[in-house]
Amino acid sequence: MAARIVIGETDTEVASTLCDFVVDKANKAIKENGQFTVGVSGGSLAKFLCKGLPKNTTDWSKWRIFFCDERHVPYDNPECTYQIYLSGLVRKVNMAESNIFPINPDLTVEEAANDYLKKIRTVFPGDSIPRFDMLLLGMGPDGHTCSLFPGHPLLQESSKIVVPISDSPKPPPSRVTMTYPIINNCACAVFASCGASKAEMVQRVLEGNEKSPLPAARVQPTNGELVWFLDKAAAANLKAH
Ligand SMILES: O=C1O[C@H](COP(=O)(O)O)[C@@H](O)[C@H](O)[C@H]1O
Repeated sequence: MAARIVIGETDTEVASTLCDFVVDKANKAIKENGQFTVGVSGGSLAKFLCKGLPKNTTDWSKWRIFFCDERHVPYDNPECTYQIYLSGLVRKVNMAESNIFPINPDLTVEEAANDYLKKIRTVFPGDSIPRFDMLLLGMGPDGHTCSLFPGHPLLQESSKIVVPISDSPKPPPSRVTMTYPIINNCACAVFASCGASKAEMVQRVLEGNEKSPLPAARVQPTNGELVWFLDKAAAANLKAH
């Protein structure tokens, strides 16, 4: 399915439109299934969500928040994405901390990935590939998403759904990340990218037809929606807009 592209004037407008969209989907999922299963990312996306989500109305007790990727660092390290959501969202909206699922940085990165799969299985029991209601993704200026980097062998991972990476080209080097089998099984994949530094990659990902697609271009839910939220600067090179 082709991506739906939503362009805002500024990053503030993008954050607000994105968060309204997320909460609308969350409230629908809660009404239909009693819970909202969502994977979140770090970087600029975490800032958008922590800014906009607490202003919205939803039943936070029904949210189950996982990480599309996480840095393998202690919780008090400024690189830890979990900490950003804990202080910027979970504690602000008085959500039970048991409803957000961090990786365990006290384990080795390999053990942490296996342990994370077990945590996902507490909400998605059985052996089939979990189908998240929504995965909220960012894209780095090199076209990476989650901790899946251009040219990295993990782009080819087809059986494991959560894996360790110890040679991330973007620091910190050790991380745990979801892979395409689980990413592309979600009901709705959402990207948010803002700023001129993303414009070239946004154009390549959304309009390029590359032999070896960039990591963000490989996010193509097989039976779900794909939505990109951009500001004008990030959308500047798009030919069709
Ligand atoms: O390292 C990471 O980077 C990407 C992109 O971050 P951004 O700040 O350029 O938007 C992020 O989506 C990912 O979760 C994070 O680990």
